[in-house]
Amino acid sequence: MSTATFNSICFNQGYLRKGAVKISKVKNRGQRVKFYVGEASVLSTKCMQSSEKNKKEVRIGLLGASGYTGAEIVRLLANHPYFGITLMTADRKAGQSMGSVFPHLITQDLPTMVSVKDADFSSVDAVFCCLPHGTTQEIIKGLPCHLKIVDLSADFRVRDIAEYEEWYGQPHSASELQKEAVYGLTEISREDVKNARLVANPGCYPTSIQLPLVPLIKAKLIEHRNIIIDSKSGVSGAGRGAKEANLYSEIAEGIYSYGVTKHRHVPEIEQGLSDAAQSKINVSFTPHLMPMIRGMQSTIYVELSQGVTIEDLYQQLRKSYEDEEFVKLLDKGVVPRTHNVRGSNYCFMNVFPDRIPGRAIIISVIDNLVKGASGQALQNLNIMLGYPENTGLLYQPLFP
Ligand SMILES: NC(=O)C1=CN([C@@H]2O[C@H](COP(=O)(O)OP(=O)(O)OC[C@H]3O[C@@H](n4cnc5c(N)ncnc54)[C@H](OP(=O)(O)O)[C@@H]3O)[C@@H](O)[C@H]2O)C=CC1
Ligand SMILES: CC(=O)N[C@@H](CCC(=O)OP(=O)(O)O)C(=O)O
Repeated sequence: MSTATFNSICFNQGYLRKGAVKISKVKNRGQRVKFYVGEASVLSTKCMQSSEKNKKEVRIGLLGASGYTGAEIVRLLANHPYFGITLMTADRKAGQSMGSVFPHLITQDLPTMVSVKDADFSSVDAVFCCLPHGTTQEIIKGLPCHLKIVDLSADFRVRDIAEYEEWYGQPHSASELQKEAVYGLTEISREDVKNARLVANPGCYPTSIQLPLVPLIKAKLIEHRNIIIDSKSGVSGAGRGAKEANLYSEIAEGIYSYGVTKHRHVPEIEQGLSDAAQSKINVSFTPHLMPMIRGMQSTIYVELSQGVTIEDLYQQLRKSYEDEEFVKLLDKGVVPRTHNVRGSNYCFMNVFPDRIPGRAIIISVIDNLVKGASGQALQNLNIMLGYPENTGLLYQPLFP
């Protein structure tokens, strides 16, 4: 294989930037090209591990590294050629190494986790904030202004502060920052994300729901009334903190609905849909906890606008997402499954005719920890810093 081909494979796999690294000679061991893709990955990983992490172009601070979304950021950044983690924080686990908290990450060369109050942000360019809502606003308002921030919590998603306070049952203490925040549903608000300093990364349920509905509402293909959303999440959506309700014996062999009529994602979902409609939309939304670790499905029941067909809905979604790397409309009749997006940044969706005329059923699936959290967060930071949007996100779904 020629050096050019090898470099091109590395580049296409997201391991190298064109022209950034020169590999002068690659031995041809008589194997197939597939072998060299693996070889490229090994070589580049070695390259990354041996180079000092703070020599990467962008120095990342990871707040809440000891939680599930923090660990997922570490997993994704392991293959990111430009972002290196130079600061990690934790609360109860401050003082510990990432490998001791998450043994699956033991091979990563990472700083010891410190408490936020001991964190030094002078050697950090950008931050992923993976903290609980409420705590987040207090911490973000104290961060230096030079930092680009992607916040995975709910604190800056809802524009109306009174609405936030009502649904989250607590005062908002950073309303000025809220005004600056850009809601980062990437495929819908990419242009705004480009210039943002603070991005509010969407919730997992709102991501799976808005991706199919926003284009259909914008194109006036569905009625604003009677939108019914039934969503299901894996248990990792609740975070790593120990809770009685999330014990194996409480979750296994059953499902349960929670937050019925009052789940805190309702204002976020209605805000996004109402923006698309340019008028107020209310939805019926019920989330369910499923006996699985990762994954999320939203099944959405809608009424078609007068004279609109299922084919119109299908073609609109096709047109909206045909150039998107991470949002895929499946072939007609194919049912999206959480299994098929597990571990990846994809959202798979499809639309089906209901047996009741004039109604449609939409199904969308994501991995709650990737497109529903850390993957979309990385997609956003790539855009904010001018890197290819898919950098570090080329993981294929893990199946079975
Ligand atoms: N899990 C998911 O699928 C999704 C989660 N989100 C949101 O992302 C955020 C992180 O979620 P997730 O990773 O699941 O949560 P976890 O509960 O797994 O992790 C929370 C992290 O925050 C730290 N932390 C907790 N309290 C404090 C505090 N008072 N001061 C400083 N640090 C603190 C914890 O440290 P320690 O462990 O050391 O105590 C831990 O590192 C949340 O806002 C969540 O709602 C968004 C989309 C999806
Ligand atoms: C299964 C489960 O408990 N899921 C979480 C949603 C996870 C999420 O998206 O939380 P944020 O809005 O904080 O980002 C919940 O229902 O609260």
